[in-house]
Amino acid sequence: MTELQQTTRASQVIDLDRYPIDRLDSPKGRALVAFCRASLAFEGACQLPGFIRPTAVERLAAEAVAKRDQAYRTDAKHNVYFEAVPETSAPADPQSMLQHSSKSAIAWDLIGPDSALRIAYEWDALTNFLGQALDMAEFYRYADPLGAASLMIFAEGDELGWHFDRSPFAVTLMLQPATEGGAYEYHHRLRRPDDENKAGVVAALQDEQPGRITLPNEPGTLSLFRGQYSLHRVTPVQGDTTRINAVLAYSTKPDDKMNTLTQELFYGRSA
Ligand SMILES: O=C(O)CCC(=O)C(=O)O
Ligand SMILES: [Fe+2]
Repeated sequence: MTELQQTTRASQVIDLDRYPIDRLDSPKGRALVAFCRASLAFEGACQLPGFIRPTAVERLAAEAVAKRDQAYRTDAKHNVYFEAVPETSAPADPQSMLQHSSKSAIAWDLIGPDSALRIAYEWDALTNFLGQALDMAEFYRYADPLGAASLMIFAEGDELGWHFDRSPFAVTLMLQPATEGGAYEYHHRLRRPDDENKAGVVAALQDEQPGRITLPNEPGTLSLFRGQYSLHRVTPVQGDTTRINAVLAYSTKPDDKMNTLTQELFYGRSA
């Protein structure tokens, strides 16, 4: 496929008039990258509403629903660090304060050849834009056959408990918000590289920490987060409408993959 054909195909998925990610050297393209960087510096998150066109959003939500029986469900307890829980520790130590996370994931190798998710993720212009927006010198698509880009389904009661990400950034596309719950909440820079701020973490877990931010959940929004130092969660979904989003994974290394154990953990198989 020629570059022009790729751009034409991508423009049916991504609103390139509003977000000219294929023309980053134009005045509007430069302003877009500057806006993302400023937004990430200001509050650790950047949201681009209307990034995915409404018809593509609808088709992607329908794809997730159609493939729901192939999704891998995880339901686990963990602490905010995703580290082993010590056998003995003070009760108010965040290491021993267990969080609950459950969701269903549709792996990358189940995403259709003409899926809007595949068209967007495999388009070099999107990768290049995200690398610039996140200000990464090295930025590559994930070569993992399962985890490169996935569709996530949160049914009633599903949630992501409070956690710090292990990777420095996350990229998601909201496809279908829940009618109630399923909100992304966070505390910007609750810890720092040189200060774990355990007191602040405990206060947040006990709903006593000021400065909690809730992000809008508009379908079609592209979100960039820096979740390594910002404690965050997705609140439990309430009601029959499932929360559906896509998670796009990247690496600072080319051809990077999960190990077999991690694939098994998130997708119930290896590939
Ligand atoms: O689903 C979301 O909006 C956030 C996902 C997240 O925090 C994660 O995957 O670590
Ligand atoms: Fe996260």
